[in-house]
Amino acid sequence: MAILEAQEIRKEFGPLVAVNDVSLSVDEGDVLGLIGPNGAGKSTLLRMFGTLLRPTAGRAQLVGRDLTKDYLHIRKHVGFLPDFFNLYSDLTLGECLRFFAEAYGVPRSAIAARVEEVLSYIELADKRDSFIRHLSRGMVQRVGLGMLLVHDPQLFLLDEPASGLDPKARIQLRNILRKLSAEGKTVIISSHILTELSGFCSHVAIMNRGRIELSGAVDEIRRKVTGSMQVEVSVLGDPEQAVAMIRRFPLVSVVGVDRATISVEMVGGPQELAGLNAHLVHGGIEVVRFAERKTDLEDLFMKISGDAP
Ligand SMILES: Nc1ncnc2c1ncn2[C@@H]1O[C@H](COP(=O)(O)OP(=O)(O)OP(=O)(O)O)[C@@H](O)[C@H]1O
Repeated sequence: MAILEAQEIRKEFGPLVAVNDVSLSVDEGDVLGLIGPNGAGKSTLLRMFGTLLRPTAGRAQLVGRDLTKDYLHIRKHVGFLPDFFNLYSDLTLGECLRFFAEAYGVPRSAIAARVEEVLSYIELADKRDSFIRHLSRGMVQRVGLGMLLVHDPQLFLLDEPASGLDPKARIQLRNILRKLSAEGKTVIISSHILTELSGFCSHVAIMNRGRIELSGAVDEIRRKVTGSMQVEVSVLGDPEQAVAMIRRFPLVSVVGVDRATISVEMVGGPQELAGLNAHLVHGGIEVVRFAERKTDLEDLFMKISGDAP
């Protein structure tokens, strides 16, 4: 079910069109990576969804409500983390999260437990009594996520949360984002660095000069761009016979064999995939694993930019 549905949403700043009639649909449980260079319009789009900017034109529904009419409801149920934010530096981390829990109307009796839960979720339980001003930038970004988590929003909007972080802090943040994704939370996360999003986005939207140029499920986009699927087949024993059989199957090429795992590239869709599997099994091959290889976002992006004029 769509949790966000935008139709031709647009934002002009004087003569500049920052977001140019963007239509986008995000289903519950999707993790959408919004990728694009600086100035593409990612922040402007997220700020509109976060109800901080009013669209010049177009319509959007978030969590089932109209973006401009029901913005108070949307603010309650959508967690927006802007690219820059300030926290009260002379509060402790525990006090800071309590403050946000109160502001979001978490029932008083539930606040203490909720704050503890969030502290351990963002892996900062040992910093509970540290002042915000003593936390590193990486920790502050995790506190940013924490202030959204205290009210358990239905949709997370994260604007370049990893920007300016050192490698270790990026990995720590990434672990938390992976947790969100694994728990089936709905997230839109922007970045101009692809590797930041690799591995946990189910969907991707590529934005450039105010427009979404390409969007969809990561694997679908790969198929669209390359016209093929990559499959890994593991068999019991010597793979030679299986390799020979795969080679005889139409529209398939074997791209590599590593011990008992055969990497295959094939043109087509799920139907052809099922056909190849049946072909092997009926041919007496003991198939241990047969899976479409998950697309690496970076390979995909290279392919897209490589094919660009
Ligand atoms: N309040 C504003 N007034 C005027 N122009 C603006 C305003 N906010 C953004 N812009 C312009 O809109 C365009 C899109 O900016 P936006 O910040 O949305 O891009 P972005 O993809 O988020 O880039 P970045 O990664 O640099 O944040 C840019 O040309 C920017 O200068």
